[in-house]
Amino acid sequence: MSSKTPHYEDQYLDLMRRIRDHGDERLDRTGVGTRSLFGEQLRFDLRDGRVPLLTTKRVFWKAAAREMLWFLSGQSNIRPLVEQNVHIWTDWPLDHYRRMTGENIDRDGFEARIRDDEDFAVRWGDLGPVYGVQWRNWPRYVPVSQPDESGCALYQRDPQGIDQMAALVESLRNDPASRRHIFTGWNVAELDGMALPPCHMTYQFHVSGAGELSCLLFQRSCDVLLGLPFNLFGAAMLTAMLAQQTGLTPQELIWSGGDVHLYRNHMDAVEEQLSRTPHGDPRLELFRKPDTLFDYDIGDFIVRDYAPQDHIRAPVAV
Ligand SMILES: Nc1nc(=O)c2c([nH]1)NC[C@@H]1CN(c3ccc(C(=O)N[C@@H](CCC(=O)O)C(=O)O)cc3)CN21
Ligand SMILES: O=c1ccn([C@H]2C[C@H](O)[C@@H](COP(=O)(O)O)O2)c(=O)[nH]1
Repeated sequence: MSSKTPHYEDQYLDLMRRIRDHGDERLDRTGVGTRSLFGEQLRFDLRDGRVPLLTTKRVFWKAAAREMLWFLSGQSNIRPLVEQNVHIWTDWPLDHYRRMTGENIDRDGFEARIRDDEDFAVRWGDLGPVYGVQWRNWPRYVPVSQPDESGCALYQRDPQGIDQMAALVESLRNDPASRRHIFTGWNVAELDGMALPPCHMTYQFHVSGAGELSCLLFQRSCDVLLGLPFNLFGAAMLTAMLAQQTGLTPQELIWSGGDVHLYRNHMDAVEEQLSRTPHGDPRLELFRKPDTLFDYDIGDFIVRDYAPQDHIRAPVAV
């Protein structure tokens, strides 16, 4: 045993190592196969701008930040991501397009069409009612007729759904002691229409007596090598934005995972990452306080003192 002070990233590396050594081997939906543990928790200090950004490989935190801003915008089409050179969601619409048309287009070609042809993007670039749609516009139905003698009335979908994020900001401001600071993307009635059901699915927040804001994220399914680094950064960034908007200070991120796995074709990357030692103490800073949670821009964020080791490339299981 070494006696060095633990680094926040050790939790992540320990989780990786435990899955490698003790994970249940299983055939998953993608056909790639995983090793997996069920029910895991990681805790990260968020005070003074601390952020759980991995240092044993370069994490493209701006891509994760752009993804989070895209969720907050309520959109579900990959076009704005592609326009910002964020490729992480392209494989799912691409796979769908190839299966429907039989056309053997490559990723660059598909992204070029999404970028250059709005009609094509509308037809082929939408992921269905995923994260942002549920966060900002959860379907609501309103009566359009009086109840008849048996009590039946006609209901119609209100174009203005429920904005869970706006409601969250209000509840944090007006009722900080509440135990109901929650939003979720897991809309059971709409899962069928989603390209993928939400993985980081439920977020709960807690305000301490001292005005500190903590986030508890429940993630039902977690790709530890590729997904988790983005998910941790995203949750920390969201907590920082919410704290700024509500006059609180970030305190802690508690991440909990359901099926927490390593894909079989990630094992070399995992060995490489486990051979490295984390170092450094990056900090997330927000340059400006926009009027609302929905007015942030990528230029409002900077991570200071981030000097990661080299990027580790790995394929994503679609
Ligand atoms: N199997 C799987 N893993 C995931 O992490 C994942 C999905 N599917 N499906 C939906 C989203 C998309 N997400 C992704 C997809 C790809 C990368 C990825 O390839 N990351 C690389 C390169 C990033 C880049 O080029 O910007 C990385 O090294 O982080 C990360 C997150 C997270 N989610
Ligand atoms: O933000 C995300 C989104 C997705 N993932 C991973 C977790 C799984 O490996 C796949 C989803 O497959 P399911 O069969 O729907 O569980 O994507 C992630 O880690 N983070």
